[in-house]
Amino acid sequence: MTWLDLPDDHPFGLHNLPYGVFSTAADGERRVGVRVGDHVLDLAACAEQSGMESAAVWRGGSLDAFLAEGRPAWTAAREWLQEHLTNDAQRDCVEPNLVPAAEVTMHLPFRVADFVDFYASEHHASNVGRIFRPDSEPLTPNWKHLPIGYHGRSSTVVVSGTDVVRPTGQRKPPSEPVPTFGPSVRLDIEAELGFVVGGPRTGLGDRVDLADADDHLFGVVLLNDWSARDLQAWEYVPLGPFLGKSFATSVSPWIVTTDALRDARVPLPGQDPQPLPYLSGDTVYGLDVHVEVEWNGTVVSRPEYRDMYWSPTQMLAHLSVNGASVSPGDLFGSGTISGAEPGTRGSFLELSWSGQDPVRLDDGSERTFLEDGDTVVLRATAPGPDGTVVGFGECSGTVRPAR
Ligand SMILES: O=C(O)/C=C/C(=O)CC(=O)CC(=O)O
Ligand SMILES: [Ca+2]
Ligand SMILES: [Mg+2]
Repeated sequence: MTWLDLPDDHPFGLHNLPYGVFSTAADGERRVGVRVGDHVLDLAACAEQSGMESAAVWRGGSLDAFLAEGRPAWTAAREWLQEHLTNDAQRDCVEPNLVPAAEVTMHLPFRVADFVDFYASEHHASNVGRIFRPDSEPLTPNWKHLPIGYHGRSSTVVVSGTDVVRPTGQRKPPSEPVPTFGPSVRLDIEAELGFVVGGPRTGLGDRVDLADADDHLFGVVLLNDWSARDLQAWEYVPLGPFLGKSFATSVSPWIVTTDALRDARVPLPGQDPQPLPYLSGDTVYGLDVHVEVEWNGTVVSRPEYRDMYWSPTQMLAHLSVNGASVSPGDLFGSGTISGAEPGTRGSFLELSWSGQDPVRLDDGSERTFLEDGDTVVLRATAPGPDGTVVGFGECSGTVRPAR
């Protein structure tokens, strides 16, 4: 307990300290912040006031420069923060730079370089396989040999709270002879974790080895990969998702560092067959993150990230094994988080089983896919050290009518 008087069980306690970018109504300027309890610390201002040499890295209203610095700088900053937030002697440089969290506007905290989305849940992949490809095996033959992914659209990654305009496009239900054009009628969500990559850019032709992947994993956000299932089902063969997913991807504003998630590491559920050597080693792990999906105020699902088949380190090793460069600001999604139980499915496609089994909300209404005006909020927590809780905050979005 320090002068900050933060309860030990606060989801944004001293064991968490996630990074984000905020502004206040006073001047609208974007600033790098660290969430501390119910406040946001203006990091550059605090660091400058205390005479910290590397304070400039937090100037400029984005985390880009800090992401590029790499693991040693991230660890040093965390230690510096924990020291400054607990030491009475530093109170003078911390206290004046704390802003109530309720008074800030949050922004996308970094420039998203490349965006990749994986498919790492065996339950999700099997469910979607059954729904989209009922005449084939649920899992494709490659699924347990490599973490399947596709390249998404980095410029449409948006921060929580941004409205999502219903996408328009082509779809062709099997019953129709020709495609039609119009607003999606099967708009869906995908509850995922997003991994924020940092450290120096790797060279073309180089790869990130599995053993070094953790040095490039700065932190984790909640990610909603909005998906227009009717557009997707018609367009995706044979090159994969395209316009059905590229119109918007929402992320939570606070990046929970991988350092804060050390105590949330768990063994993977088990990989059989053993992956090839470049995907095998002792730096694979799952994360004990409990996710919650809320639809217009009703919690409709509670996915558990520990059910995921592939480790985030394997995903990063795989996405660079061909020599593709890895850059600070790259973001990769885990893929939809679904468990074996119906109440743990991370998409409405699965929850409503392709629209056959409507989801009942607390207001008595029923849903299969999203309607205009609907709001979806993702939340998550993970265990921290000594019985503490690491909060992720929220990733929300409201659907607006097609234009
Ligand atoms: O199986 C398919 O054809 C498509 C699956 C998806 O839509 C999933 C995707 O975006 C990856 C994921 O979130 O797991
Ligand atoms: Ca996805
Ligand atoms: Mg998307």
